[in-house]
Amino acid sequence: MSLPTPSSSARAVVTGASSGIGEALAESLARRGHSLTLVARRQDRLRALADRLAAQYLVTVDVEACDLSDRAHREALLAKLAHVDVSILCLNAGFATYGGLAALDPAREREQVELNVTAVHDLTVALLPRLLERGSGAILITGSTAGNQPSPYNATYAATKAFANTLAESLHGELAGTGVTCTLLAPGPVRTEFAEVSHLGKVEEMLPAFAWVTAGEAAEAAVRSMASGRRRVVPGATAKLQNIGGQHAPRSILNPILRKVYGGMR
Ligand SMILES: NC(=O)C1=CN([C@@H]2O[C@H](COP(=O)(O)OP(=O)(O)OC[C@H]3O[C@@H](n4cnc5c(N)ncnc54)[C@H](OP(=O)(O)O)[C@@H]3O)[C@@H](O)[C@H]2O)C=CC1
Ligand SMILES: N[C@@H](C=O)C(=O)O
Repeated sequence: MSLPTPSSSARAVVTGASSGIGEALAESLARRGHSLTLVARRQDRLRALADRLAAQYLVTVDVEACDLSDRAHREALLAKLAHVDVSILCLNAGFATYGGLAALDPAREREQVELNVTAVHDLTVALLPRLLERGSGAILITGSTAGNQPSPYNATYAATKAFANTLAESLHGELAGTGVTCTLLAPGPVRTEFAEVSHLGKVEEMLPAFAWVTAGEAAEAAVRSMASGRRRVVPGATAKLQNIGGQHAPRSILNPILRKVYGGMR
C-alpha cells in the first residue's frame, strides 16, 4: 500500500489548510511531491502557503477560498473540483465549542455540525466515486479522540467527531482491495489555533507541555499512516491514552471524570 504516485496533473485536496494540522498536512504532502488544492476561508493565508510550498517543493498549489459550513459554497467548490484529478482528499477543517449545550449559540452549534459532519460527508460522497474510478487514491478524515467518548460541555463537538471517526473507519473497511484507502486521524491535544477559536482559555495551563504534539508531528504521522494504508492514527502519548480510555473505559466512570475535566477547561 502506498500513496498515489504524485503527478503534476493530480491534486491532493486539503481542507482547513490555512492553519494548524491542515497547513502541516499540506507541507507533508508537498514534500513528497504532491501538487495541492488548499481549501479554507482565509484566502490570504492560503495564498502565502501556496507560494511558499510551490517555491520550496516545486509543486503546483491551487487555492480555493471556501466556507465549508455553507452549502452553496460547498457546491461551488465541488463544481470546480469536477475538473480536477483529485488523488488525495484530506478532510480536516473543523472547530469545537465548549460549554453547556443549552447556553451555547444555536447558530454556532449548527455551523459546527455543517462543517465537521455535513461538509465531510458531502465531499466524501462527491469525490469517492472518482477516486475509485482512477483506481488509486487516499482519503484522510480528521476526527478526534473526543469522538470515542462522552464529552460533557463539549457535546456537539464530540458527537460530530464520533461521526467523523465512524465514517472514516467504516470506509476503511469498505474500500479494502479497491486501490483507495481511508485513514482516520484521531488527535488528542495539538498546538494550533484550535484552543483560541474554541475559546478554551484554560487548556494551556491545564495540560503540561509534554502532553501536546505539534501540528507537524500530527501531520507527518497522518501522511505516513495514509501511505501504509492504516485504519487509524493517534499521534502522541496523551492521545493514545485518551484513545484507549475513551473506547474501553465504562461510560459510568468516564462521564463524571470528563464532566470535571471539560467543565474546568473554559
Ligand atoms: N488541535 C487539537 O487539539 C485537535 C484538533 N482536532 C481537529 O483537527 C482539525 C484541524 O484543527 P486544528 O488544525 O487543530 O485547528 P485550527 O483552528 O488551527 O485550524 C482549523 C482549520 O479549519 C478551517 N476552517 C474553520 N472553519 C472553516 C469553514 N467554515 N470553512 C472552511 N474552513 C474552515 C480554518 O481555516 P479558516 O479559518 O481560514 O477558514 C483552519 O484552516 C479539526 O477538525 C479539529 O477538530 C482534533 C483533535 C485535537
Ligand atoms: N482531542 C481534543 C480535540 O479534539 C480534545 O480532546 O478536546
